[in-house]
Amino acid sequence: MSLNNLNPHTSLQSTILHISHAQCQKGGEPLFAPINLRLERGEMAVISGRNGSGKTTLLEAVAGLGSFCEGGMEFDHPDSPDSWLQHSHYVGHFLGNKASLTCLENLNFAATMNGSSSHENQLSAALDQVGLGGYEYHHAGDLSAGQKKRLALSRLLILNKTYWLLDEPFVNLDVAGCDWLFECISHHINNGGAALLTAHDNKRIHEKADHLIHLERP
Ligand SMILES: Nc1ncnc2c1ncn2[C@@H]1O[C@H](COP(=O)(O)OP(=O)(O)OP(=O)(O)O)[C@@H](O)[C@H]1O
Repeated sequence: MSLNNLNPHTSLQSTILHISHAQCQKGGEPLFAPINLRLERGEMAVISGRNGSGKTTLLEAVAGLGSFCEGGMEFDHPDSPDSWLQHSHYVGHFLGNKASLTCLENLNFAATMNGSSSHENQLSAALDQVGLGGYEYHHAGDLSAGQKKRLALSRLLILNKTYWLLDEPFVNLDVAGCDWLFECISHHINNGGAALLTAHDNKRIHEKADHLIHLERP
């Protein structure tokens, strides 16, 4: 898969995500000891921890799909401090693909919901980049698990968001897919993007990370 620059960052404004003394809970009990993170453009943070330690719960809270029981987060943007949701995109275990829509329709839907205009050739190029060239008119529900993951990840290429929030993004990808995704995230970081992701036992992504957050029992 080739890597074109489909995600240019035209704004060079500095933005910072601050997570301070943050904890999340399930069943009334905190899942992990308080965590702190200062993540800015050009950086990657990796969250690790045993199964059930709260990685997904934490990422959902950061994505605005859950909440913190203690502490919290702030988005420091020079112009629009309330714009976190405009500057971030989350790809979680539930991939957000619409099974009855084709791959192209899925991407067009995502672009439309985002308020961006994308031409079909841009959407096709994104599908091509993630290895779904030739699957433009296939229904998402008919894709394999790895292809569904690739379709979800292709949204990152068209939505032009600075902060990528990725829950186990390498899961279900084959070797070539993992290589592509590693290069894609590296490219994003090197071009002024930022990423917060969870990853089990992924040596090169841990080595690439600027911040490692290991969730410990409280
Ligand atoms: N509705 C719920 N009520 C009570 N506990 C819950 C609920 N939902 C999830 N949990 C628990 O919260 C904990 C954290 O789950 P979470 O999915 O965040 O962990 P994780 O670190 O992402 O795990 P994994 O590595 O297996 O993906 C788990 O122990 C889970 O059983």
